Amino acid sequence: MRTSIATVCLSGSLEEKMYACARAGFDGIEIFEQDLLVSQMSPEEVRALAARLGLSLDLFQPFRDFEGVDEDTLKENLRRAEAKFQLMQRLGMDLILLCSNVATATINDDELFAAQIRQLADLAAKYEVRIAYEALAWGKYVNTYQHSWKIAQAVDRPNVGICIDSFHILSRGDDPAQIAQIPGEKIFFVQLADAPVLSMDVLSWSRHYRVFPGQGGFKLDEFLGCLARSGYAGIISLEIFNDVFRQSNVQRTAVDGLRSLIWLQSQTAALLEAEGISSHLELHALPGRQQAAGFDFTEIRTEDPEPVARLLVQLGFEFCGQHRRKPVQLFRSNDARIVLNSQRSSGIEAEVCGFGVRMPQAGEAAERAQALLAPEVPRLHLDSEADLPGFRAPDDTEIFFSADKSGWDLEFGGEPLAAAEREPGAVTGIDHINLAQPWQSFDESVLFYTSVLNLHALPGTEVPSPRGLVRSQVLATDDAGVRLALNIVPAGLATLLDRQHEYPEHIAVGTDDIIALARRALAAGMEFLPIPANYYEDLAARFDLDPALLTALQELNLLYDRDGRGEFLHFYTQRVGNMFFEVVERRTGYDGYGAPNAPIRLAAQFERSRWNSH
Ligand SMILES: O=C(O)c1ccc(O)c(O)c1
Ligand SMILES: [Mg+2]
Repeated sequence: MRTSIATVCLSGSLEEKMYACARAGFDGIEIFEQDLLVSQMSPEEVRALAARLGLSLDLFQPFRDFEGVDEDTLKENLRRAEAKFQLMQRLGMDLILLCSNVATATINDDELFAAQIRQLADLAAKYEVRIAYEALAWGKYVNTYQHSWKIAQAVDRPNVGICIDSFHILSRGDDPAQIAQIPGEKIFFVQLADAPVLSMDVLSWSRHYRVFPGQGGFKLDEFLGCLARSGYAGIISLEIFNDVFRQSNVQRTAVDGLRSLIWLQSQTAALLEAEGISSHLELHALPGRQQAAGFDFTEIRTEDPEPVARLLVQLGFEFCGQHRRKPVQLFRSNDARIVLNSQRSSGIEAEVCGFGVRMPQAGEAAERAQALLAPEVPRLHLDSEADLPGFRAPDDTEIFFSADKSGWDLEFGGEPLAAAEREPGAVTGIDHINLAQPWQSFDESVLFYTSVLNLHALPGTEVPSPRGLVRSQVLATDDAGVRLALNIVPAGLATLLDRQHEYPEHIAVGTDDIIALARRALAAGMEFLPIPANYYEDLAARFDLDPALLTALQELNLLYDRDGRGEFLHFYTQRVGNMFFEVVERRTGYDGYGAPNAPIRLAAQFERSRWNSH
């Protein structure tokens, strides 16, 4: 599939954008006229740089507010157009985007639209320019793809076709299925954008909130499937107007964008294959479309392992030993394995730095991550040691893939670790990992984790904290064996804490009997995060709880929630460095994360950090 990206998606000068697109691996770019206007490069220099970088200049855009006007305005518009055709000649470009008129159209008449665009087409033909007519969702008279196609047919010129932009179709709730009926060769260009599901006017939604495919709520694999059915064999481009992307690191955004197209191709290829449809788009499938079997381990970086080690022992973990060769310790309780790593840890009190995921085919999972442009984590290992392929996520978390019996834990003891007896109140495994996300890379992280680990995104939530809303997004495998909760740190909290990374992250471990576990931890001297009495009064009001249970909850600082399936009991440890632990018990299939309790936790931690800093 040929890939392209509109320069409007990126930050920086036109030159910087072109370098970033080429380096990321795009085949071409759309030149957004504004980027050329403000550039110090002449059109000839842009053309030469593109040639040197191996980028094709695919689309010049946008040409606006042309059709549906009176005779005088038409004359003026044709003059304006001719200047742009001449400019395109200097750039060596042959395709211009014509947006449906949003402002100056005064006459609502399809035949007039067609006749005026025909005049434009005949002028364009002199310059060997082709026109892609795009219906903007807020176009004054033309705002659906069906309508733009009807007009393009009426124009009846070989150099006029349409541009399909997923945003304008899906934002209105229009059905893309009829795209399949349009002859592919009359679709001159395709722009893809995803967007979070919001209810607001389409123009503001489009200009500020578009995101790359896989980062929003649109079903773009089905959308691309409709294009494949039309016989379209051209370029698939990204056109993302996004306030954050326009101020982020240009190279990172370009890679994020290309990753979205690599992922989308693969999703669409799988969909079409299931339906037995072949396509001219040459969609590349990714290797290793498999479900993660579960967390293998979680890794904590810490200069002094002792404070975390003490907490783990209080939670019932066993110390399994020190790595033969490295300052790394392993703790374990049943399937929960926690590695405390003191390499490269100077000055770090404690932070969640990575996790391992068990994959049926670990090698293929690593190939998939590479194909998705995930940066590798270089690691030194001896021949006799397990070599787990590792990749760095946008939030700097390191992810490792291991096969079921990779045996890395042998390097900590000697004997393989026998599966511990599952006594009541023991930690049974890792339930989920909660990772703090800098606001600039949140969307990038969502796509990275969903595509590299094959997770799906659950509906997002917002949790009030004393310093702003924390946006939270859960990603999970279909069987919930691997669950990640990504939290965006609100700007207020980030400023308060000085650095984004000081917003604490946490590891949630599961148990079958949290009350027994909490009692033992208490007896072992563990300090719990104190929960206010007001919370328990509210619990009693919301749920008709057994008074004995309510007393136990309050005594042990446990939190409680209930959904249609079951109950959820959980508690939090005190913070160590930039992290803490959560212990959870899911009763009879409760599937959430205690979201109603998250504000209680955030407020309690906030109180605590104020006390600590005084
Ligand atoms: O918001 C706009 O003006 C605009 C311009 C060009 C496009 O291709 C588009 O989808 C939107
Ligand atoms: Mg568009």
